[in-house]
Amino acid sequence: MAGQLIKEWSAIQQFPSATQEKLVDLLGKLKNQNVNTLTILVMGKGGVGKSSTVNSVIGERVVTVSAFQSETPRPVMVSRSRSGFTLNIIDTPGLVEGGYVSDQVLDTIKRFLLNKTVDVLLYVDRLDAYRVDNMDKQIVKAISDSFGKEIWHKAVVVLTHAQLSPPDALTYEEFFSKRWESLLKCIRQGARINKNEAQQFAIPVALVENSGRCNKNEHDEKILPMGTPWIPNLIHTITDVTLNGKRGILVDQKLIEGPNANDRGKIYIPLILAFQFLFIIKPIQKMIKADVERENKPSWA
Ligand SMILES: Nc1nc2c(ncn2[C@@H]2O[C@H](COP(=O)(O)OP(=O)(O)OP(=O)(O)O)[C@@H](O)[C@H]2O)c(=O)[nH]1
Repeated sequence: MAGQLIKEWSAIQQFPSATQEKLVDLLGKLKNQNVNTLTILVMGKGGVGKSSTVNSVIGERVVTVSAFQSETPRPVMVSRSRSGFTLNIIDTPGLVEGGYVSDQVLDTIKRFLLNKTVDVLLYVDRLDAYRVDNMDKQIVKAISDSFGKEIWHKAVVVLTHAQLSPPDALTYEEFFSKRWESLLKCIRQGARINKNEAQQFAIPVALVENSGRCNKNEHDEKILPMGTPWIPNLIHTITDVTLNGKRGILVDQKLIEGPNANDRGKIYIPLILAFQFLFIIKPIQKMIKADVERENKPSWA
């Protein structure tokens, strides 16, 4: 990011002092582990609250939010620095276009990320959805195919619209755990994480409420229905994933190009030719020769 002017993260002062203290603490924890830069990639379907979450974390309106498709060209990277620590957060367009996971959008995101290392992936969806479907699985699969399954080692699932009223007969906790269970199952299937690997890929979840009508505690912090201030909680989860000992995802040219379709299977060509020669051509030649020998010559020959 040489040559790029990185703005001071002054909007952190917009947060209530209780939140500021926790954030400064968490950034200190990262710096103590020699983490001076953090690059967070935000991905998910359209309209799930990606841009709103970016704005909430930075503490100012850095990307436009719209109930319809956003007009801000994305991917866009917002960088802020504070006391020698730099936070880069990359907002991306929704991954579904015309009912399909868009390869073009994924390709644009990958190219934007060239030579960057993704330290954390925020995979955003809404808490107030009642089912997961095949499209969700397709999105997870497309992310895994693009960046490698390992990206889920560095993922936090972010569920927005967390201040919901659950349907009758379910408590908030019951609704949340049902939603999370089905989403986690879908992620494991989409990313092909098998039962033995599930523990290795312990994907955490963080709840988010971007609405201006989010409830607050006595310290003026935005809180979840259970009373947890969600901004420090999200940053805490991001810190844990950053320090979980797994490597970030370096997006290099090789990863962008993916397995070369022209090279795929090339090594098998001589084997296939040898097989064809020994087991198809040779026996046919033998059969023809035998046939010719067996044939009675016609009287005129
Ligand atoms: N109540 C509530 N509304 C939210 C929340 N997050 C986002 N919204 C609203 O949902 C709509 C879409 O939010 P965005 O942040 O633009 O969503 P996005 O995922 O960036 O959408 P795309 O631009 O389509 O990719 C906006 O009207 C937001 O105000 C949330 O946590 N709670």
